[in-house]
Amino acid sequence: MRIDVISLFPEMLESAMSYGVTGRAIKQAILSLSIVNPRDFVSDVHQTVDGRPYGGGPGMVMQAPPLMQALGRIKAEHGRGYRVYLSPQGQRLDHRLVKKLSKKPHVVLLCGRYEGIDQRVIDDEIDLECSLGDFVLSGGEIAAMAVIDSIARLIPGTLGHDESAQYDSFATGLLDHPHFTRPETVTGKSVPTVLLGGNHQAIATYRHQQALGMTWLKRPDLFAKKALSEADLCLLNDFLKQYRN
Ligand SMILES: CC(C)(C)c1cccc(C(=O)NCC2(NC(=O)c3cccc4nocc34)CCCCC2)c1
Repeated sequence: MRIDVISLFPEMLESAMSYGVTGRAIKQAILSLSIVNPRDFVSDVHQTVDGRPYGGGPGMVMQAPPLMQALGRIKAEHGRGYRVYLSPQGQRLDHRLVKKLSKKPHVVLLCGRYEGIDQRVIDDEIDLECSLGDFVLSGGEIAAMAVIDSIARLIPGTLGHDESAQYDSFATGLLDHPHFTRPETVTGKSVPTVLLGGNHQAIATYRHQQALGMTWLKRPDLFAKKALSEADLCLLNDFLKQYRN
């Protein structure tokens, strides 16, 4: 899979993407990543990539020509790609959308700065606007890093066997069960006894029940996308009884 990012701050992306899962995916050549800087496509002495907004108002807007040329360079070298503009106006990023993007052979991520980019680039060149959430960011780069990391994990071969098994839990749409590790006692509190024994079936049931309970208490909205079996409902009921006592 290939991802091209268009950003005025390439070093932000390069450093963040050279660690962990993404760094490994690139090293294993299952992910090709390149960062293109629109500033490389302007010839004026000040290397202007932004302009004052038509209609007045505060701040600056990223101009279309450098962005169009950056898109054109990527297209000439690697093909058009599926073009995503990271934007507060965008479709909310979730596991479903990440899965969809991870199946594309080539994705181009466009990061905004200043007050945003010229609307004509969005209207004519962008396939999808995508948002990380409802908060103010200074640029789309941090959102792009989140997209790249979540996609990289889904590319076959990126995660080792044990890791991918570990992360299937969220793929089931539930929150994670609580995690514990040594020391066994922390400020006088010990680990749930079922986890200290070797009964793998009991441990799996405990973890599933905790995931159901945590999701019910913290993110009931996730159940809207997930049907619960009779067994799940019993486990959840039992969890809530214990929780209330
Ligand atoms: C949502 C809210 C609070 C109502 C809002 C309303 C209006 C503007 C912003 C905002 O933050 N403008 C700045 C800007 N943000 C982003 O790029 C951005 C923000 C949040 C999630 C994102 N996911 O991808 C990209 C994202 C970076 C500079 C270029 C213009 C976009 C926010």
